[in-house]
Amino acid sequence: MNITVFQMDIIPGDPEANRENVKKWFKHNVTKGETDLVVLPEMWTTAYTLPELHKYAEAADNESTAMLKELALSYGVHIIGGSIAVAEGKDIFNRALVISRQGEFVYQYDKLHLVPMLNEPAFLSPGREKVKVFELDGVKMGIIICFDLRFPEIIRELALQGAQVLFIPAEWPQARAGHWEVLQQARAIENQMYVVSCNRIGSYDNVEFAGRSMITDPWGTVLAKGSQDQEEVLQKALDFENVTNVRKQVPIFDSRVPQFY
Ligand SMILES: O=C(O)CCC(=O)C(=O)O
Repeated sequence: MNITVFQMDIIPGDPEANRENVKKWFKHNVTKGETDLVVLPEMWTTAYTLPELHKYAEAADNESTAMLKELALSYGVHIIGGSIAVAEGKDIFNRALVISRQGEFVYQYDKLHLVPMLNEPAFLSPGREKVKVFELDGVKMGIIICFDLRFPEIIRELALQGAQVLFIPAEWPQARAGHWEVLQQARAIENQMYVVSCNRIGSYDNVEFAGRSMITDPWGTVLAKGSQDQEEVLQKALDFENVTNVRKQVPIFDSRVPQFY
C-alpha cells in the first residue's frame, strides 16, 4: 500500500484557503494509480484557533468532507482526512475523517483526550464513542489524534482489535518534539504495527510546531521523517507481511497475561 503524507502549514481561521491549498497540493503530488492513501494533519482547515473555533466549525455534513470525497474519487485514493472542527448542538468536536477511494465515508473519530496544556476542554468536547478499527483494502487500521499518542491503552485496544497500521494527524509543538518521536517508535514497537503520522509545520499564537511527520515500521525503524519547518511529502510502501513477521518473531500478543493486570 503506497502511502503519501502531506506535512503542511495551516492558515489560521481560513478554511476556504486551506481547502484550496490541499486541492492544489493534490494536483501537484498525487497521481492516480501510484498513491493508495493520503494523510493530512490535525485541524487542517482552521489550525488551533480555539477561542474563535465556534466561527469556523462546520456542520456534520460539511464542505470539507464533501471536498475530500470528491478528491478521493477523482484521484482514486483513500484519504485519512486529518481532523476538522465539527459543531453538533453546543459541542465542537475535533473529528478525524476516513474516506475511501470510492469517495465514501468509512469512519470518523472524535478526539478522546483533550489537551490541558492548551486549555482544550474549555473549547472542545471529547469524543463519546469507544474506539474501533476500520478497514481499507482488507487491512484493519486505527486512528488517534495528537495528544492521544501519550495514552498507550487506546493504541493497544486498536492493536487488539487487529489494527496493522495506526494513523496520527497532529499539531504537535516543537517544545515537546523529543516526546513526539520517541513515543511513535515506542507505540510501533510495543504494538508491532506501522505508525504513520502527519504533523503540521509553521507556528500559531507563539507556538512553533514540530513537523517531523514520520512513517515507522512494526520493528520500530523510522522509514521516513519530515523536517521541522518545511512543507514536505513523505512517501513509502507499507508491506503488511512485515506486521505478521514481526509478530511471529517476537510474539508479544500470545505472551500477554491480561488476567493479571
Ligand atoms: O501532547 C503534547 O505534547 C501535544 C499535544 C497537542 O498539541 C495536541 O493534541 O494537539
